[in-house]
Amino acid sequence: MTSPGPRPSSRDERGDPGLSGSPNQTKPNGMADEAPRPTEDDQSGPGPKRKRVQERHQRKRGPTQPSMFSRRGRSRSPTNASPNDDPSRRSRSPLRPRSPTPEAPKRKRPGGGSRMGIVNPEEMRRRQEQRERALEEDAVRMSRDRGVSDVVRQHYNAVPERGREWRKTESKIKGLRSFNNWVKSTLIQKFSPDEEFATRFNDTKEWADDSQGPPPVDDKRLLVLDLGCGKGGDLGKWQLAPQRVDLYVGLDPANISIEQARDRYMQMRNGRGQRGRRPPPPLFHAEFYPKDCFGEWLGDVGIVQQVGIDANAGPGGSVMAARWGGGGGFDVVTSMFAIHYAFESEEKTRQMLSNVAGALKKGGRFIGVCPNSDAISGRVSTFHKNRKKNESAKPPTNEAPEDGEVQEDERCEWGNDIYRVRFPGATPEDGVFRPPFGWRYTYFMREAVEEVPEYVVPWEAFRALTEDYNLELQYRKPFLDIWEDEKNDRELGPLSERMGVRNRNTGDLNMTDEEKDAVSFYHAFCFYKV
Ligand SMILES: C[S@@+](CC[C@H](N)C(=O)[O-])C[C@H]1O[C@@H](n2cnc3c(N)ncnc32)[C@H](O)[C@@H]1O
Repeated sequence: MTSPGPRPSSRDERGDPGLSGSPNQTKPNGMADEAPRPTEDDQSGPGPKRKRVQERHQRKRGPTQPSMFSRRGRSRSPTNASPNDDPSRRSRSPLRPRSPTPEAPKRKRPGGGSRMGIVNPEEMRRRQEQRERALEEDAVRMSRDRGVSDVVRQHYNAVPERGREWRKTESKIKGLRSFNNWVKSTLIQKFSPDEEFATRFNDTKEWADDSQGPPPVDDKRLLVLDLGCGKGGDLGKWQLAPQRVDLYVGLDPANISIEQARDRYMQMRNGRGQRGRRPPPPLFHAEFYPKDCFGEWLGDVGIVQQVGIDANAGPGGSVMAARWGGGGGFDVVTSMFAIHYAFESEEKTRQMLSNVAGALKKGGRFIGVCPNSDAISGRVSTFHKNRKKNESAKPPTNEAPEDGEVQEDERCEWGNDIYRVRFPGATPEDGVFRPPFGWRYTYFMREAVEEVPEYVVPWEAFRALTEDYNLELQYRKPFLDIWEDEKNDRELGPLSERMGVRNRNTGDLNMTDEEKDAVSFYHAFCFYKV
């Protein structure tokens, strides 16, 4: 296993990636705030740097109790007051509400407005029409955005929880499922430990030796935030993380998935489902809440506040604050197979990054997996090359397409029996997605995803944007390359056999060619908060 490497240095000067604009420029999705459910662990606390936080945030807070998860002298946790106590702390959208009306002319003298009305009724009517048009457009945009979020949430809520046994034996994509799980475990194993832990244990691998057991309990433990945690499928992977986890917070807008994740956690806590195996390491504390992590600010989730989240992360935040002591309290933010939902718009992408960077402490890691835009771009440009070749071979017709109409044979799609990607609209001929937001396609995965709308994550634009949030790219690799790199690793190799990823006799991957094609759609990443 390789070390996460030296911590990158902090940056003062950040380039502007110039990312404004979108083929689908959108407004906030208007999803209702779902208040986190209070639990017995929701304790209030003043936070160690309350005064500084108050100065920075200019917000009033009531007296609070210390939290077991707030970190003295480190976290800039705002407060533990319930989000409902103070309306100003409710979901902070990054979206400045766009004025639905063109700005009214400034009145120079009292009575000027009425004189203007008399002077130019034509202009008044034109403005009124403009206002009405803008309001209509906003309403359409809002209902479309809300529609996409609702479709995604309803879809994931409806995916049945079939149980581990079914997934391992009956599933038609069990090879792919195991492989994806192994990649996620690999990412957790490689990048979740902090620098100190990695330096102490990475060379010796003492912690991985069965006879030695996990590292000593007095080691510093991790605080983990999972954006888009789904049904809690990664809880077991976090239980086996090299550096033990103290707290895991799982958020997802799909409320039924959140309930299933909670149930799964309770079963793990009660020791069910172990089936005579070696007892696993002790389980961390976990909390789960329904939350849109890309359309909303996470600072109103009680446990996130308690651990610490920095509202100043990102552009416009104080450079001084970022350099000295700024940041949240989480060691790791993870988002597996989810960040592509943020790429609906620049606003959502930036909100996602504010949440990630705000929650992470300095040196913290942002790890995840998502569709690889290189794989998508390759398919799209090949599609257009072939289409043009076919077109030039066809006899010319007189029928011209109507304005904005995308002809059937211009709709790019590919896949096989187990997965399918379909772009409903036009795609760039060179495969480069410019501007980088709002490139919607539908994704189908047998047994798992039913034609759900997703968005391309154009990688280079994303990476450029992350710099605005002091996130520095440490690692990025396509799934099949990860396998080639790690399959003979001392822990990850045997782990792949235990997980049924590799055939113990032949050493080959237990995946059909179709499954391999499907997993080549994804890549994994790790950023460091600097
Ligand atoms: C393919 S599932 C992955 C679930 C889990 N991370 C895993 O790896 O098993 C994608 C998840 O992203 C979640 N998601 C979609 N939009 C989201 C948003 N705005 N904020 C957070 N999660 C979101 C979905 O509800 C779904 O649970």
